[in-house]
Amino acid sequence: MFISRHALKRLQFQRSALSETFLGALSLCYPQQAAYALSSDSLAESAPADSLDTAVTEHTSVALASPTDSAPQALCSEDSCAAWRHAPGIKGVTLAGQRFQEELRRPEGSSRQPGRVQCRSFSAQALPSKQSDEAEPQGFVRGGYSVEQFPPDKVRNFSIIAHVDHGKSTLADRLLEMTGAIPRGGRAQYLDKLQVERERGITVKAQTVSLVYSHKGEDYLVNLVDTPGHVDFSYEVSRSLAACQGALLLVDAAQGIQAQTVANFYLAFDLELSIVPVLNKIDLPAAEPEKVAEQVQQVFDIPADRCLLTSAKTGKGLDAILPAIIEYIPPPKGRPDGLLKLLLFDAYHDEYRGVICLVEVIDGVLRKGDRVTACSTGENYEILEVGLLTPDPAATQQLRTGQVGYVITGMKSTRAARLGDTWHLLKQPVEPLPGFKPIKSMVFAGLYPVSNADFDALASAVERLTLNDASVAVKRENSTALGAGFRCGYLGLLHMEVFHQRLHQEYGASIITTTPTVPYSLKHADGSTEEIQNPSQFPLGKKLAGIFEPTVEATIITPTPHVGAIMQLAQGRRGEMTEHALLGPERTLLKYTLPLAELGGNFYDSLKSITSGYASFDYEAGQQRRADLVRLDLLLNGEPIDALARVVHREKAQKVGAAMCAAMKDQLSRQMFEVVIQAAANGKIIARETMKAFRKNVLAKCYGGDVSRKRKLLEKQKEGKARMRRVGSVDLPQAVFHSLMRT
Ligand SMILES: Nc1nc2c(ncn2[C@@H]2O[C@H](COP(=O)(O)OP(=O)(O)OP(=O)(O)O)[C@@H](O)[C@H]2O)c(=O)[nH]1
Repeated sequence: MFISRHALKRLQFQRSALSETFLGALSLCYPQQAAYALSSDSLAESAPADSLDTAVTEHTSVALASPTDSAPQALCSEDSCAAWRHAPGIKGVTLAGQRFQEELRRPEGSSRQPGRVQCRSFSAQALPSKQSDEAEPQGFVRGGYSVEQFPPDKVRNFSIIAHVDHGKSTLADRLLEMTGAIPRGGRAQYLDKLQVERERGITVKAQTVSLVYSHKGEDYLVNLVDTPGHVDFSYEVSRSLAACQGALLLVDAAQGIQAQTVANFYLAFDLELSIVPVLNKIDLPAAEPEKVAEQVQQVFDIPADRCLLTSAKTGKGLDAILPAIIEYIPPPKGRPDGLLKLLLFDAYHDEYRGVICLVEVIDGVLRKGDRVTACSTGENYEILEVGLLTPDPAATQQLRTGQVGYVITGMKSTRAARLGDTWHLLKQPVEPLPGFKPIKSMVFAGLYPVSNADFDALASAVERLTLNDASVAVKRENSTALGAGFRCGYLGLLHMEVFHQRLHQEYGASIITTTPTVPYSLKHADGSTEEIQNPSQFPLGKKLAGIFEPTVEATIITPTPHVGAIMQLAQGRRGEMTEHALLGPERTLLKYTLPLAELGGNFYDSLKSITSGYASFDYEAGQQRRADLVRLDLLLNGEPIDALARVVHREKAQKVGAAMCAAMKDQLSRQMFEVVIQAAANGKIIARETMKAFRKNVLAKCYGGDVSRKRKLLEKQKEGKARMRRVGSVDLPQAVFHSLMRT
């Protein structure tokens, strides 16, 4: 087959632009590589007919390729890039679009004569012919590939795991660029799509992308999952790892092993994944790769010489990563001829396409049009679309054993997608996979609209956002002070903040949130137990057989000189040390059992400040522990504000109560009557502040005259009042809730 007529026409049309200047520019970019261009004179006889057949589309304004043996690259315009990206033999696509298009725009006559350059095949192999009658014009198949070309031994599924900020997303960018999935030099942290991720520079949601990589003349379908680093999102990590056979364990070569490096290593280790250690950021002056490699050997028992050394920033050492993935990470083990068995490991909601489920085909083949059953719910679904994320969705007709991709089923809500579930073909049951641990909310907080009139808008925003973040537990609740709202359960404080920020940014919601609390377990005198998620449910004046609070098993890794200060901090937070180990001569690992409630407030900030930012911290849920706790209420003129109630340790009640009274006094504008602010522990007053009466006369500055101006000022005051919350006779501004949350 020859190049399409349409493409030919375009190439002829553009031939005058293929100037020497352009080729000169190209050879400047790639001095070691010979550049070959298609010029109309040589096109017919020397166009690499077979190899261009599928790769060239009508968008093609591509002019040249550089066929060196080591890393053939295609240079192309933006339009055609996607088409070239997956052409076999092309190990990288360089988006030279900018420069290329500039050259094309050069006015006639201003450039030198077109160069006569012979066209050569840039591909060592011919494009594979399509092996089924599927005919998707786009995405994965457009690159000339079909999923059928990748039996399990040509598939690799891996995750990138690391401590926060060690460079996962940057490394993922580089791998995507190297395999042509995204253009070079594009947006940084390509897979971090949410605004909140970009603003905070953190990954919140794991992202999956399928790449094609040629190794020793063979094409592999490589599926990469970029995972979040922060402890609150470790559920995302463990879930993503379930769809992988290996992991790149990334360690910052300047910072060394940190708490989440350890935690994430064990998540991968427990799942028996093959681990490829990578020491990143070797370009930093403070990098000490040899030392960190020794740490890796000491802590994880991985030989130091197995560590790859890279800089995701400069590109150094990156060439070794994909070959290591192919060689060290085993292919998926499923049975291609077995009954269909799918692992559902993630799901998100797309505004236009509904729920998109991410799956790994464990056994068998999933085809478009199949009817499947979800083991946990017994619900049946029809597979309306199936495909790979490349990173944009590219529909295929099927997904085969070991492949990771997406399916669309017409499912209405992500809540119906039970993550960890097994799916099978209708009436062809299989043994279900073990599934994931259920998500457990670690902290709860009230969520209210600033104005009662906005409740419906907030309800709709919460509903839509939880479609994409099903790990938030939501329940309706009413507060005397704040009216109708919700009690939400989150995986941690950062998760809570991210949810609030997304509500505001993505849905424009104005909210008031209450102090976060952990779930307490009450044991009643009759032996029954009750979990409370709201301190105002804490019974007053009732004898309890016991109060239990959740704890965490915390890991802290710190430079050894800071150990004393950390021990003091942990003791002040009711922590009990469970392990103290040296990690080499300079660093120490400490393990503590800490009450989860004590991680609120400023624990993390205190840890950072006493160690000048050098300590890292991670935790996992621990056991419930008996504790001497009291309910602390804040009262205004004798009336408790339910939204500000909290549960604290008896020994701390006095200090916290006094701080809350002082903060309230600070925030409250003076009223026209005296206001008494009190804190009460289990109903007994323990702290008090008094605010003298004051009358704010908004008309004071309005000398004489105009009635309409006076009215305007009064209107404004009224508006301001609408934004306040009335408790008894006192108006509370929104800021009170925010500042007391931090006390
Ligand atoms: N000097 C240097 N900086 C790097 C390198 N790799 C990443 N960075 C920088 O390190 C910072 C964190 O990189 P990210 O890729 O966002 O790290 P991450 O691990 O994905 O972060 P989380 O998703 O929040 O866990 C960014 O400012 C990067 O530009 C590197 O090799 N060298």
